[in-house]
Amino acid sequence: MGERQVEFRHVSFKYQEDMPWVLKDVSFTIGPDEWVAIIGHNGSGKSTIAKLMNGLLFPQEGEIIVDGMKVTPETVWEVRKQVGMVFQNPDNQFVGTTVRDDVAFGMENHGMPRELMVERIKESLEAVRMEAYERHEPHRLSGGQKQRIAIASVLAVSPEFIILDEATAMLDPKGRKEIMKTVSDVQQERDLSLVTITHDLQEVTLASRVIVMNGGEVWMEGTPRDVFSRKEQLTEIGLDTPFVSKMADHLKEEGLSLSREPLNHQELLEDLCTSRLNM
Ligand SMILES: Nc1ncnc2c1ncn2[C@@H]1O[C@H](COP(=O)(O)OP(=O)(O)OP(=O)(O)O)[C@@H](O)[C@H]1O
Repeated sequence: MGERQVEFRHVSFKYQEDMPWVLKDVSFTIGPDEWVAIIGHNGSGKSTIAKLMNGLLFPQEGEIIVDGMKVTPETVWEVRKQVGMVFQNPDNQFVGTTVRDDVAFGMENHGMPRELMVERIKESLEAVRMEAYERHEPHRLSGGQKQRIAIASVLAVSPEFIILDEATAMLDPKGRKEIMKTVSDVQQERDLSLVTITHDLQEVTLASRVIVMNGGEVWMEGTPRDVFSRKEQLTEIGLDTPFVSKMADHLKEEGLSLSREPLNHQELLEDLCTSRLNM
């Protein structure tokens, strides 16, 4: 087993021979315990990256390496043990008639022994705080609860990487916040690497690194603070910045000096208090 990382090496991909490239010479690495957000306008290739990472698609050029293993049709089952995926619409990911069956499904596919499955069902439902719902029918749950179960099903297989592809897009603001809190707790407790594909800028600020896609290419890479401080460049490709970041710009135009690009209200408030004290 190689180093714990996912690596895209000069990956180019198109869906059909006679269609244009959807990804062009994409290279990046996701290391252990990292939280990487992938952003970009519609059609920039984000979901395609997720599918390539998990072996749902294979590139025509370049290679994808997961834990030292090249992703090919032969290694795909091994790869999927390490790279779990949660999609946007929870209703499309349920297969079992009860929550318990559903969480067990991925493990059955990987041929796990029964005792281990029982243990993992319990642990992963506890991790997403859904242990009371083990015997419930998945389709009767709320959107946020369904996504928790989808996350539990992925956790049960004990992957090293979890990709959330617009996993909070169908939830209301409260549901989104709860899911992101669950995900962030799970990431810290289990030393996982996370890849979140999202249009929600608040979610992006939680990541340790951001990859900005544009027209199938990696256009920018950096910490959320780096990326959001380059507003003009982001606007050029039609991307927005968080509200608090825009507010900071207005304040600067009014003559206030701020020490850094704020990522949330708390940071902006702290900076404002300090600059007031220094006035
Ligand atoms: N199954 C498919 N067959 C053909 N073309 C596809 C297929 N899936 C996606 N595409 C095309 O590939 C390009 C990239 O799509 P992708 O879904 O990766 O973008 P995205 O950045 O995730 O977009 P969004 O933010 O809208 O989800 C788009 O032009 C899209 O139309």
